[in-house]
Amino acid sequence: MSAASSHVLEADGIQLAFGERRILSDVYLRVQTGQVVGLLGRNGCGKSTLLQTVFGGRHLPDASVRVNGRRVVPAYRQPGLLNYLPQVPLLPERLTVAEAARMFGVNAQQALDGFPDLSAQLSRRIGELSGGTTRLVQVLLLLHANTQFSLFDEPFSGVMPVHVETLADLFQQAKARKGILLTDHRYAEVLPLCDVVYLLQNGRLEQLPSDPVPALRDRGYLAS
Ligand SMILES: Nc1ncnc2c1ncn2[C@@H]1O[C@H](COP(=O)(O)OP(=O)(O)OP(=O)(O)O)[C@@H](O)[C@H]1O
Repeated sequence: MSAASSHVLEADGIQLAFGERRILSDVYLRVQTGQVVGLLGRNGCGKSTLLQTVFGGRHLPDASVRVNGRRVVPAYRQPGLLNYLPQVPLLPERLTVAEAARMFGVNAQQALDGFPDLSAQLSRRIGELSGGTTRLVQVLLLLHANTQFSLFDEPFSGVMPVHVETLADLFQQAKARKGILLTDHRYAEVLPLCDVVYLLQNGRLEQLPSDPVPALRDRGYLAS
């Protein structure tokens, strides 16, 4: 990707509290095309909320989300800008895998290449697939869709190890086309993938050093 075609997604000003409990308070997040950015944090710290807010599905009054410095709220309304995999199922159960691929403007054979067991299931309905297979199909379609950015909330959840490895390779390859923001507790798979790692803790987003493991231990995300 040339420097001229690179894009920067930024978010800040995001404030959220439930009663006395502050979930997000001091957040600056930056993802550039050509990067995989990892977002880690303990259960319930606000990672999903942050992704929903960047995507624009959750409206928080002071949130600023910008692409190349221009405000884009809600971001999902900008054609071709970004897509987002939530933790909950995304695809309508009645669609076949091939129809779901068409919905995202994706060549299904190409997207499922490298997963022979999936390629054989193009005519099956999403509702007939196993949970892990559904998750994998969703991730592959979003990854191959023609957007500048993709946001993934637990893309590896339920996916069997051999496919997680292939998927991790595909994330790396997809960097040539887009910027990726992902959160997943499978840190052993996530960390080697990432160009930048953020830790969300006590409402604050901290960018970690290039070897993030000591900081992750210090902050209690990993056992010391
Ligand atoms: N309607 C609500 N009322 C009160 N608290 C809420 C509400 N919705 C979400 N929360 C709290 O907001 C926090 C952030 O939730 P979120 O799902 O963003 O966390 P997360 O970091 O993605 O967690 P996990 O790693 O478990 O997926 C959680 O502690 C949750 O309990």
